[in-house]
Amino acid sequence: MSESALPNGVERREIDGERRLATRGEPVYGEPTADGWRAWDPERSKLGGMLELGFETGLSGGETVLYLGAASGTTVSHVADFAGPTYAVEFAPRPARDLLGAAEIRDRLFPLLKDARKPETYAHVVESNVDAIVQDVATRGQAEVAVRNARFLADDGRLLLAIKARSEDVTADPETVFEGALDRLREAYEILETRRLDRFHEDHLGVVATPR
Ligand SMILES: C[S@@+](CC[C@H](N)C(=O)[O-])C[C@H]1O[C@@H](n2cnc3c(N)ncnc32)[C@H](O)[C@@H]1O
Repeated sequence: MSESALPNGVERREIDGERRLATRGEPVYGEPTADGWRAWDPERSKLGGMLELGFETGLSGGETVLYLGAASGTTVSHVADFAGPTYAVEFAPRPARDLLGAAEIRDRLFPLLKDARKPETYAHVVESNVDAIVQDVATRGQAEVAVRNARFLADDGRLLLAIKARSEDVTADPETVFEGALDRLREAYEILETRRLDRFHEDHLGVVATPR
């Protein structure tokens, strides 16, 4: 992929003898570092995989982000390294404990122990017109979660979504699952780009979309 597709604050750096995607910040999950840069492993991050595959994410650095499905903070910590205010929604208390640790050393990362299916429970905290929603919830109803949260996104904002086929239906053909999810998404979004993430994440679809 071309360097120009990477947001400001995300670079390819020589770390442990390899050119690796990296952001500048304190390490969070034992990732290798060099000269203040921390490796961003696309095999551990859907968004990292999307950047590695050259998706047109629309991210340029410094934007306001709503991140749904933050888990223990692996990906969202990288996002908060290069973005502006980053709201991180996670509903499971255990990973959220680690997320709090990642947020302690990042003043632009705001963890929210909330259910992403109920955006009304955090609408009073998250500012409106965010530039990007990044979503990786890996549970049934992934498109529905994205549709419900579209209310936060600016008219020209971007949804950067990973859909895990097996979370919707373990037995169905992934392509059929993806088509169904995209149909639901189209009720609120225009789909700009889709590509399988299989090089890094089996049976996942990466989606870039913008509000309709
Ligand atoms: C695949 S993991 C996310 C990994 C993370 N995005 C990363 O790359 O660092 C999915 C996470 O979404 C969370 N999740 C699933 N459904 C959710 C919901 N409705 N609201 C908030 N979090 C949810 C799960 O608890 C889990 O931690």
